[in-house]
Amino acid sequence: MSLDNSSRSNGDVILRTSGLTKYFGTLAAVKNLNLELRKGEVFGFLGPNGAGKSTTVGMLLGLIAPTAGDIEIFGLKLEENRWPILRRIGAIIEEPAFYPYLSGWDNLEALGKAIGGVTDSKIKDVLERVNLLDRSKDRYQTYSMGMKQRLGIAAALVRDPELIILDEPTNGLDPAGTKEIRDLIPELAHENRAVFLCSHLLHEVELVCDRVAIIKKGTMIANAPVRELVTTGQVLQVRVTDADSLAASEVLKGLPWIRSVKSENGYLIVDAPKESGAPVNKALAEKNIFASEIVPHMASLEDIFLELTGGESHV
Ligand SMILES: Nc1ncnc2c1ncn2[C@@H]1O[C@H](COP(=O)(O)OP(=O)(O)OP(=O)(O)O)[C@@H](O)[C@H]1O
Repeated sequence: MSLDNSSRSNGDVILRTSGLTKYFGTLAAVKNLNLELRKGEVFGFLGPNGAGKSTTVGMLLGLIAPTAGDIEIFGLKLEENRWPILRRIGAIIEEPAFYPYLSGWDNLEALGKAIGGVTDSKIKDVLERVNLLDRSKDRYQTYSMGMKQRLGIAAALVRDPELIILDEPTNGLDPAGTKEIRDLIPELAHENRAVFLCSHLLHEVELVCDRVAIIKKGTMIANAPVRELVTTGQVLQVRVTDADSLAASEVLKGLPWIRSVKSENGYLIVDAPKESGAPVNKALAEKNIFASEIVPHMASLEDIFLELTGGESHV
C-alpha cells in the first residue's frame, strides 16, 4: 500500500520540503522527501529505528546540510534565511536545559532577557498555558519530569513560534505527565501554529495528529490524514456459527470484490470495500448462512505501520 496525499491543499503551508535528500558517505539517510505542513495542523512523523527522522529534523533546523533538495519554511528558503526562520520556530529536540536552582519563572525570565523583549505578562501567559503558573516560583530541580517538559514547551512558546517541532515529547513521562502533554499538543496547533511531532508512540500519534508521514530507510511510504490511513485499513468482522464458518469463508472468497478472508478469534475478518456489510450479509443469506454480527473494524495506526514497514520495530 502506498499513500501520498501531499498535493492536498487546505490552509497555509508553513513548511515544505522538496526532494530533500541526505547522504552520509554512501548511506542514503533521507531520500527525496516531499513533506507539507499547514497552519493549524499537528503533523506526525513516524518511522522505525534508523529511518531518517532525526536526520530530517536536523535538516529542518539547519543543523544538518542536505545533500540535495529544498526546505521552505514560512515561504522562505531555509538555506538563505536561516536566522529569520529559526526565530519563528520553537523546537524541543532534547531534554530542555534549565538552571536547576532557579524557579520556573526565573528560568523563563533569564531566557527572555537573552531573547529580548519578553515581558512579565508574556511569561505569565505561557506558564498559564502549560498549567505551571501555580508552581512557577518553585525551583526547577523540584519539578516532576512532566513539569520539566511543560516548562520546556513554555520556553518554546515565549518566542510566539509559528511552528513547533517536538521530538518524542512524552519520553520518560509517567501516564499523568504524558496525558498533560498530549492534551496540550493539539491546543498549541489550534492557536494558529503548526506542530511537527516525531514520536515512536503510534497510539500517541493516532490520538494527537491530524496527518502522518511514515518513512522507512529514508523513503516516505505513507503521507495521509490519520483518519484516512486507519480507514484504509478497515475490514469487516463477520460472526457466524462454528458450523457455518468454513462454508461462509468459501462463499465470501468466491466473491470477486472481496480481497481476503481469514478466521480470527471466532470471527471471519473480511477485507472488502467500504460499506459492503449489506452485500456480504446478502451473499451469505443466499446460501442459507445467517451472520449474527457484521461490524466494520478500524485498523489502528499500529496495524497500518506494521503493514507498511513490514513489521519492523518502531522503538
Ligand atoms: N552523522 C552520521 N553519520 C553517518 N551516518 C549517520 C549519521 N547520522 C545518522 N546516520 C545514519 O542515518 C540513518 C538515519 O538515522 P536517523 O538518526 O536519522 O534515524 P531515526 O529515524 O532518527 O532513528 P531513531 O528512531 O533510531 O532515532 C541511520 O542509518 C543512521 O545510522
